[in-house]
Amino acid sequence: MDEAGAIFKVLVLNEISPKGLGRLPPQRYVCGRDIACPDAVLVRSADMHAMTVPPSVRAIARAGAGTNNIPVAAMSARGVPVFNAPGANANAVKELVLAGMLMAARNLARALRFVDALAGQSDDVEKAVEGGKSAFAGFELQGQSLGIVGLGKVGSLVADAAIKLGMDVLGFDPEITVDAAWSLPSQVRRAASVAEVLRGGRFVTLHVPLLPATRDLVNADNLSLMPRGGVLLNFSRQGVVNEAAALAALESGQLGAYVCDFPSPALLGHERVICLPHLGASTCEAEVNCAVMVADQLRDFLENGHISHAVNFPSIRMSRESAFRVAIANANVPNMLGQISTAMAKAGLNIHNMVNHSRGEMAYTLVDVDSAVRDALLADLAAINGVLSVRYLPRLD
Ligand SMILES: NC(=O)C1=CN([C@@H]2O[C@H](COP(=O)(O)OP(=O)(O)OC[C@H]3O[C@@H](n4cnc5c(N)ncnc54)[C@H](O)[C@@H]3O)[C@@H](O)[C@H]2O)C=CC1
Ligand SMILES: O=C(O)C(=O)COP(=O)(O)O
Repeated sequence: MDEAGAIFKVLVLNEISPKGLGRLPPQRYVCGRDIACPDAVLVRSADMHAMTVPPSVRAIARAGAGTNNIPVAAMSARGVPVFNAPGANANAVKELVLAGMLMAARNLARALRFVDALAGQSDDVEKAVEGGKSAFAGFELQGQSLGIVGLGKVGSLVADAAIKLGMDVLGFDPEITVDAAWSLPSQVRRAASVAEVLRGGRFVTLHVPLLPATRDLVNADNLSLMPRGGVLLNFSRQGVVNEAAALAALESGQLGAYVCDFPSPALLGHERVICLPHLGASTCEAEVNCAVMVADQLRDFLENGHISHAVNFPSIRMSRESAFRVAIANANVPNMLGQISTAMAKAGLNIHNMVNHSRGEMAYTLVDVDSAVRDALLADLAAINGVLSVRYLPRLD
């Protein structure tokens, strides 16, 4: 379908798995990189802080976990939900963390560089290998201690895998969810602070979002708490570790290795830094899982006004018993429902069903009415102080 004929237009800012895009039927959706007046944005890691989000945008869907590349607060103020895909790429990250621990413990990056440098010396390769390998002797993961900061979708999978490898696991998460707590093996010991995790782990791995509170979470003050020669793994975000402090700790021998998924000019070329090119979620499985999950959430929002897994809105759904629905994002303040229902009554509409959920400062209301809604009512609703966005969603099928 061409852009003009589509009911919904989705601006796609990164490569999104075609299996996910396939969930948005072409009879209703047009998706692309060059879309004017999009209804929604589909994104992975593209930096949306640097762009002007068109006023037509009603939702942003992040095919992944972290939303620090999206201006979430500004979107909340516009009544625009930001969806993500909790857990959809967690196994991929877990497996890369295991790879990172093995790479550090067995000196694999340096060993590979050594072998690469033998290219062209065909006569002497075996001799060079046997003569050089002792420089790369490492240690085993079994029996080692692992500290985990952040026991959400990724952290709890890492904890489980590490226990299965025979590691001694210590974890910290001040806001652990009940689900995550249930999914943790009983052997995981509970720490009361980041400092306690750093003190207790020969390996320490970070699985927190980048927030003002987690910026420089690991820094010059607390890196010194780690056992000398420890290994720090950062598959969270670059800003969670103070890079200058990590480099200084590598220089002093306090850190044995820094493994991270976020290369930067300062880190490149360092002997004991293992940098991967932000590969945590780059498996076919994770890419499909994330794209399918957010495309389904986005479609349900655009067509029915339902919300699941938005980082800035409450979850909400209401079965469709009438063909005429209005979805309203509003500030979570007194008398919003009163004003909304008064405006509807004035317009002569009978409310068939209504649901309102709130989360922090945001609230969201779905109202099904018995007859069609005119533009004048939508304008009246939008003019109510505290209403952030209004959408009319007549049933499509
Ligand atoms: N390298 C990559 O490709 C990927 C990186 N990520 C990063 O990993 C982060 C975590 O991902 P998930 O586990 O899926 O998210 P999640 O939301 O399931 O878990 C994050 C956990 O961190 C905890 N937390 C927040 N602040 C904390 C603090 N100060 N100390 C300790 N715990 C704290 C939360 O309570 C939550 O349980 C993402 O936000 C993203 O930045 C996620 C997926 C792929
Ligand atoms: O899901 C996340 O938070 C990630 O960091 C993955 O990023 P990506 O989708 O691979 O650009």
